[in-house]
Amino acid sequence: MQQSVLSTDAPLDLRLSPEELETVESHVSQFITDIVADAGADGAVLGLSGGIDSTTVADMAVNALGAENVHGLVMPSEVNDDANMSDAEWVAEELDIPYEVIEIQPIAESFFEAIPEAADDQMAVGNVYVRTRAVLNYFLANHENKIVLGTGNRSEALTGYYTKYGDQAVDCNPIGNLYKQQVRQLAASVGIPEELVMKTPSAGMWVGQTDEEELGLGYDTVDAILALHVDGPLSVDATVRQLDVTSEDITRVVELYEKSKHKRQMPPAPPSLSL
Ligand SMILES: Nc1ncnc2c1ncn2[C@@H]1O[C@H](COP(=O)(O)OP(=O)(O)OC[C@H]2O[C@@H]([n+]3cccc(C(=O)O)c3)[C@H](O)[C@@H]2O)[C@@H](O)[C@H]1O
Ligand SMILES: Nc1ncnc2c1ncn2[C@@H]1O[C@H](COP(=O)(O)OP(=O)(O)OP(=O)(O)O)[C@@H](O)[C@H]1O
Ligand SMILES: [Mg+2]
Repeated sequence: MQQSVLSTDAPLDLRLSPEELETVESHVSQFITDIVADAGADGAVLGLSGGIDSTTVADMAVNALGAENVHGLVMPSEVNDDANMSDAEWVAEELDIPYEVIEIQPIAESFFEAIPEAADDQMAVGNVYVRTRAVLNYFLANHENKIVLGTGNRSEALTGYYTKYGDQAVDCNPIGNLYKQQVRQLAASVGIPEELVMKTPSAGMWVGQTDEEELGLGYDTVDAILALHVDGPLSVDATVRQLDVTSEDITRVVELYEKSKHKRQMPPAPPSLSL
């Protein structure tokens, strides 16, 4: 492989070569162009969090559609880190896209007042913030005849690390085939600043939340186990031999994958009866 963007000490080197990255970049941009054209839409809406997934998708969308056709929403709640929200605004300014900042705390509070006994359940409350953003994305998309761009990557999809009908209530996932470390690599290759590329991933659902703490493993390790064992054909023992991981690490990832199957399917109904 030729020299790649971003060095790695990941247990498995999933880096793409510069030529492959160029191919991925045009493939993702073309995907966005096509999906908007097929929908007969006038552009796209996406939430901007200051994180690397939304920053990368925003960059690809501007390539695909032109800055004036990408509408960003920065939607802080009281638990969001101010620095992330300023990064989100910086991204919109830098890409020169139209954007609004919408404080979602008052909207979320009306949900908490409606079911007060759930209002101190950290996960349920965090999911309300995430789903509130989805409603706003669609409110704007309906009004402007735009589609909603998702920012989900393959690592999140396979571990179920997202809110059902929340951040995955979207019309498409342009970076959905890329593992997290490949998203970072793509981001670096298109010139997104290193502070954003290497920022600690967070869902921003409660103060201090980080993806890797909640997942129980770093993304490089999750990615490697997914690539070899969940997506790939290696057995548990063979995966342990290939990577610097334990069989418990693999069990954790497989458990996340199995438990989240329902998030990757249409809501099931009983089999049809032939009456
Ligand atoms: N077997 C099954 N068949 C059908 N439905 C099933 C089900 N098991 C649960 N459910 C349903 O799913 C619900 C639980 O799923 P859900 O509501 O998504 O909630 P849940 O998976 O419990 O929590 C969301 C997870 O995603 C993470 N997240 C969320 C948003 C963004 C990001 C990020 O990286 O930015 C990460 C968050 O930190 C948390 O770990 C249950 O309340 C139930 O309604
Ligand atoms: N405060 C926010 N304002 C607007 N959109 C948000 C906000 N928080 C999350 N989102 C949306 O939800 C998506 C999912 O969040 P997620 O944390 O997985 O991605 P990210 O923040 O872009 O990157 P990272 O995973 O590295 O933090 C974001 O990409 C963004 O589109
Ligand atoms: Mg984030």
